[in-house]
Amino acid sequence: MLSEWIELSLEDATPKSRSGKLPGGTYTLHAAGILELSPAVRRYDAHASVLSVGIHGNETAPIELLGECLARLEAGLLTLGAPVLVILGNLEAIRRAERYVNTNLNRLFRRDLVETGMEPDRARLLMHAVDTFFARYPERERLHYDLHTAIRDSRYPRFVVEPYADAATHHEQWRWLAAAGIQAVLHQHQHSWTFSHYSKHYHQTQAFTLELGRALPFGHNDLAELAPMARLLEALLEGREPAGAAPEQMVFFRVAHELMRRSHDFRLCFADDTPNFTEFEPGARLAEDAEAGPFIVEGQPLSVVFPNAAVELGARAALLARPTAPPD
Ligand SMILES: O=C(O)CCC(=O)N[C@@H](CCC(=O)O)C(=O)O
Ligand SMILES: [Zn+2]
Repeated sequence: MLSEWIELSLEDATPKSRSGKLPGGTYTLHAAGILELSPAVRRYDAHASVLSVGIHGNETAPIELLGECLARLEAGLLTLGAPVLVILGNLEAIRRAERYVNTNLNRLFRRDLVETGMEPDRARLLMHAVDTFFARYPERERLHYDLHTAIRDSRYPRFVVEPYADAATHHEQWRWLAAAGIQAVLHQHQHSWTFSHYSKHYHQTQAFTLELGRALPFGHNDLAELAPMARLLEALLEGREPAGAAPEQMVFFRVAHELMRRSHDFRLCFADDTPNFTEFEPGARLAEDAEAGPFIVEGQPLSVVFPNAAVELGARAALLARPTAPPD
């Protein structure tokens, strides 16, 4: 069942059974695209992990990666040793191979959300699933990796965004991420209402958005490049201590400014295919907005991440970051 779960979810097909056995434990299908894995033996030091993919429908590599891990589990090559909630985010957007259908799901994870419609309703269901999952394991360390791929190339193809929240990130996270092939870290400077931010802000979870290369259609991803990341996910499923490496091998950045699209008449003043983390010198004009005016780099150089002039009005059109020291 596990190896077919992704296809069944996307076909909106009713599975033969909503629960069953797997090596080391059981699975329960709570709703379309929401699958809980429960270990038979509760290792006291294993994390309770949320692994989410497909929050954006065109970001397929994480879906394939997680699918391979679940297939290995079902085949008995792995043994479940920790509670894991597996989430396929925006099912309809995945079916359409689009980033979102009506609005960006990854801006809706807040408890005071009032909007209705497909993506807001899905956000509410996913928040509820995370709340009930973590409530079942109050004594455990919590973890949430929300796996994405980026629209454009990047000076660092694999990087994480650390959401802004009071909960401190444990040093071991940097070690695990470095060993999993992550090349750069971007610390957020303010609340962002993404899925990983939700878990960190409301549940004091170790949480990150992981960017694992470029967004490509199903079948076009090179999963060999993500083999170290697969090993990290497998360790979490088995409740084993993941491999570690020196955090200093990653490059650290902190967001200095969030560039917002304020008007219809908005444009970015650099090429569409500019890679993430491209640095612009003081004096460079980065954006023009009929309402907010031009944005010009001042002081120290700024590196641009996730530039996208086509975002919804009032949404983030780019993050602007500066290098920072690795955490102690
Ligand atoms: O490549 C892009 O422009 C977007 C890739 C993506 O979906 N990134 C996430 C980052 C979430 C975060 O800031 O933690 C997003 O924009 O939702
Ligand atoms: Zn994404």
